[in-house]
Amino acid sequence: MSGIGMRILPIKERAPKELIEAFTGIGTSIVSDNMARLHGCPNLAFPFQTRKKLIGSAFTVKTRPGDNLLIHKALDLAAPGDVLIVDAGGDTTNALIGEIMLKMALKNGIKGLVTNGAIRDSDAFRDSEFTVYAKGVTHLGPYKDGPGEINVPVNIDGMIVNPGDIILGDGDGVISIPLEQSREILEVAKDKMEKEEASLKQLDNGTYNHGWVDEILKSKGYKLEE
Ligand SMILES: O=C([O-])CC(=O)C(=O)O
Ligand SMILES: [Mg+2]
Repeated sequence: MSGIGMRILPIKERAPKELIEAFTGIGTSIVSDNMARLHGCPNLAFPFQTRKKLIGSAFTVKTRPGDNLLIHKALDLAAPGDVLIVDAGGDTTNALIGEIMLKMALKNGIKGLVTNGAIRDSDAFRDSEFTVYAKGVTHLGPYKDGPGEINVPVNIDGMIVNPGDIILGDGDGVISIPLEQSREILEVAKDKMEKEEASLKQLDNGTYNHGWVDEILKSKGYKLEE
């Protein structure tokens, strides 16, 4: 056998703590605007919780749909500050994580879960500090047979996540920031945030100029009454 489908790999590199923390005050919409509005998984929600911020380092699991054996292993291997990213192939027939696993994750300092699968024991998640983005909720439980893999690249509803990427989530959704580009993305996102803050101030003090709308309309051939 080639081993593909059964790899349990270490994370080669995690972002330094200060770089992860630098994203704390920045919204996912600002980061997303600076990744060309193309990267993310807009269909995942967190219906089980009130609004919470998620920030951490990706620890990935690729599992057979409906099976959580390798997620249990990930709970033992993940480091404090990690976020579990579980690619279950988009199947929500069986829940992959429940209250007992939630407790293990919290004990190990794991910050949250992003999955294209389902969870159960949702009441326990609702009041927890642990942040979940998932595709569904069901009482039907998981199998524990494998196969699955740890710390391989995964695809969560079109969002590619590599182990060690920075994961940012808020009320607008969740986004994975590639580690190699994270400093560059942080700088442009900070610039954009300052611009947005300036616009909000100008709206408060009545100096905001909305003239750019007519400029764009004219450039597209609109005839505007002067
Ligand atoms: O049975 C499982 O592995 C998932 C579950 O409900 C729990 O963690 O409480
Ligand atoms: Mg349970």
